[in-house]
Amino acid sequence: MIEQLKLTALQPLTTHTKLARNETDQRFIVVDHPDYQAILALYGGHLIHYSNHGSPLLWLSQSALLDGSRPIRGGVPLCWPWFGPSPERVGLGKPQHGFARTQLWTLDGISETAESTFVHLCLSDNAASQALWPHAFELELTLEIGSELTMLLTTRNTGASPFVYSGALHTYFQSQAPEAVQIQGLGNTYLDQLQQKRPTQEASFVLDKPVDRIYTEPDSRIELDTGLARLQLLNHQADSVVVWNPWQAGAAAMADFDDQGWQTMICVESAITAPDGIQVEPDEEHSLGFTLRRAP
Ligand SMILES: O=P(O)(O)OC[C@H]1O[C@@H](O)[C@H](O)[C@@H](O)[C@@H]1O
Repeated sequence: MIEQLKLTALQPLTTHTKLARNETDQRFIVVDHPDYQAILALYGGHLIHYSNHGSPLLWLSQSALLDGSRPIRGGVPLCWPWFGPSPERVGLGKPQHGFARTQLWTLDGISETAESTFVHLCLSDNAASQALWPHAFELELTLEIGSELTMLLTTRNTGASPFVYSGALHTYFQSQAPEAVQIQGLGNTYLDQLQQKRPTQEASFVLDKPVDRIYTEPDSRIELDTGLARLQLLNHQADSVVVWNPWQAGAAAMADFDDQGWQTMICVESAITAPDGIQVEPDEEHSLGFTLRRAP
């Protein structure tokens, strides 16, 4: 898939990073270090590729659209300032998962040390965001890319009154096969979004059917075995973890989800989903994020 992106370099940014464009003139930051690689789209502030020691950890749909016409299917979409369908507090019928994933972000800084590359992207309120969500904000995405990946999404209230947000770093992991996926640390309590029920998970997680669950009492460290890698996901200020796989029929219903792709992906999302969300006072900030690393 990465080869299919057909990126053309525009300018070097640091020793191991460059700015590139694709055939539809979308901009990407490409990190190409001997030990780790990443590709970050400015559209959506969307990380679409991350690998270390040669193995890609994120899944990207082979049918993903990368022309800025719709959210990119795969990688780490940023759901913000709400998760899922728009809640009543912002008005029903607005875009699913908010608008951060469909806005053009700005590169605010990039640097590297011997171990890692640091990238800062930012997004501020504008006419399009104000039309959907009438608040002044500054959103900052900080990435530390190395043998571990840390992503931190910081929400700053630059207006005069408090606002409430929810959201997710909606990570799509590359897996070997559904039966290979094992997840620990989810806790037993979840909301099954397919049945609108609150069952209790008594045994360990098994991926053998469509799954769309919000785990509301997860550990701060999730252990994920994708069959390709044993990973640890350390969540920062997430109140929940969302696990999603649309399965065969669900994937077939999505034009940008390649038909076989559901067999080699699992979303494990670091999320804020509580109905009350997080209230951010004027001049204050709140961060949501994760560190992803290989299990020792
Ligand atoms: O198709 P979208 O908007 O990217 O959403 C994908 C999925 O994202 C998950 O986070 C939700 O729990 C699912 O309900 C949803 O289907």
